[in-house]
Amino acid sequence: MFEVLTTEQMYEADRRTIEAGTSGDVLMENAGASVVAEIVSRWTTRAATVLCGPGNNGGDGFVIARLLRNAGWSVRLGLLGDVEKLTGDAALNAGRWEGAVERLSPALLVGADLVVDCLFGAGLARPIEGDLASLVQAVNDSGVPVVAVDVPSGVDGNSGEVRGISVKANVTVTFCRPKPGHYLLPGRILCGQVIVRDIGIADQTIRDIRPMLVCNEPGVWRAGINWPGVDGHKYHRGHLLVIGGATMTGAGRLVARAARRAGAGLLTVVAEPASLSVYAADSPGIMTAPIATLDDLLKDCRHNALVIGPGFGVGDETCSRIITLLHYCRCTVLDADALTSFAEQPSTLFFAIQGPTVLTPHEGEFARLFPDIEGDKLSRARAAAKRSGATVLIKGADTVVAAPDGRAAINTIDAPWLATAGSGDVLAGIIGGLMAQGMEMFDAACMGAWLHARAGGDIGPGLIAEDIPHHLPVLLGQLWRGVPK
Ligand SMILES: NC(=O)C1=CN([C@@H]2O[C@H](COP(=O)(O)OP(=O)(O)OC[C@H]3O[C@@H](n4cnc5c(N)ncnc54)[C@H](OP(=O)(O)O)[C@@H]3O)[C@@H](O)[C@H]2O)[C@@H](O)CC1
Ligand SMILES: Nc1ncnc2c1ncn2[C@@H]1O[C@H](COP(=O)(O)OP(=O)(O)O)[C@@H](O)[C@H]1O
Ligand SMILES: [K+]
Repeated sequence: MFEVLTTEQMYEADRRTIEAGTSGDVLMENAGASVVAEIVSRWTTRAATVLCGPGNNGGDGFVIARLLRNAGWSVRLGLLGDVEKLTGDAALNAGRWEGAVERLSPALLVGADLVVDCLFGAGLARPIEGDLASLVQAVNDSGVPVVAVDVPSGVDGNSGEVRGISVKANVTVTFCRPKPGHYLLPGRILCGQVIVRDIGIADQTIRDIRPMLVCNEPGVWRAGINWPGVDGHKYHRGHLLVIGGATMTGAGRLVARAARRAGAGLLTVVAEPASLSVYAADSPGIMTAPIATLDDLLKDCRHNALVIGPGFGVGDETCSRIITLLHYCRCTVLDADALTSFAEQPSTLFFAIQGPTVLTPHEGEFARLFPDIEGDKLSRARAAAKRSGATVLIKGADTVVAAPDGRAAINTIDAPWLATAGSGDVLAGIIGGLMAQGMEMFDAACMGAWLHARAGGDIGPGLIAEDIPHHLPVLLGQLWRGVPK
């Protein structure tokens, strides 16, 4: 149940289900009933206004209005357009609604204790403008709680972008599987709490559609974790090289701590001789080596993974160092300065990427490396992965991971506490530590992003970057014991 469906895939799932014998009427009834179940589990009987659009999202609204009224609620319903123009299941349910059908206007909000937003769902085709935009603004200004059906009207289900204006919901009830717009900003915030309800579409139908996008949850990558065997030794868990900066040593130290906590068997910080004592003093469990020996270290295939970038410094020297490193095709994480250094010559970097490589840009670094790639975060991550041949993780509240083969995952955990200096260095270290243990690059990037976000959520207010590695044993222990699913 980790799949995320595009709106086109959702229509396809509906179509296949109807073709297999479940009528659209039943699906719409189930959809409406599931929204009502969520409403009555949160609010006692009161006055609701249901705002209906001209398509099937509006059709859901007619079901919801009827079921709420049957449950004793006082319900007003407003419709965009003429009831005679409704078609299909929406028309059928309009016929079953025994109350008045009012014209859409802000007057519908007077006396309402709850607004149910059924204006547009998957079928949003253009920006919301004019009187309709004023109505949406009035809903948002009213202070009345809003339950959005499928998506808040105005949010594009595929991209999370707002077309014109959007309803801001407290709760969004969607059907079968979530859509990208529920997790990508700004849709993620406009949805409020996202609830996904089954409406009778079989899991096999979804598998047959083969969605390439998932919520970043343990079930996605759990099977790819290489737990140490009873008879294992440290070399079975990989030897990670962290290429540390000469002066900004804090970043490299955070990478090293995180990678060791993530399970790397051995870890060597490779840096200028003058800074090695700083790295060595940070943790007795790390090793250090002068950067002049890096080539020799890489000739030993036991040094199987690398992290470079955090605190390393931007410039041509960094570029040539990285091009040389990539030649060895080790598992590699490129972050921060390693990405910015290639702003003038990104194709040189992409050409050099041959082995398993993860790029972890924040939005600024992404724009430097992929200045011509535009659009929503998911599409950009996919395009960047395809172009670079690397797994691309774009950081932020809606972190997305994309593999060159088109697989992608979106983080669903809210963890604003992670917005603190050094937290990105920790993420690079976790991913490097997981890759050192032989985890496949996409799985490692996803697991790293999940551990990072989960740690952020668990630690909460007061979090500093150093706390994240410290919390990893708790989370890894839970995963090892099989929870959470
Ligand atoms: N069996 C199923 O399929 C199930 C589907 N279900 C539900 O159906 C929903 C999808 O329904 P849908 O395809 O009818 O699209 P919907 O979101 O109602 O909008 C289309 C209408 O809006 C109009 N319109 C668009 N943008 C506009 C704008 N900016 N400003 C003004 N008008 C605009 C557009 O007009 P047009 O572009 O044709 O002029 C068209 O009339 C889905 O989200 C879920 O809730 C559930 O019941 C489960 C079973
Ligand atoms: N609002 C937020 N919600 C969740 N995670 C966030 C938020 N803001 C930032 N982060 C996370 O914090 C980390 C910051 O990384 P980065 O920008 O590279 O900072 P630094 O270079 O200081 O380590 C990223 O993993 C990012 O996803
Ligand atoms: K809606």
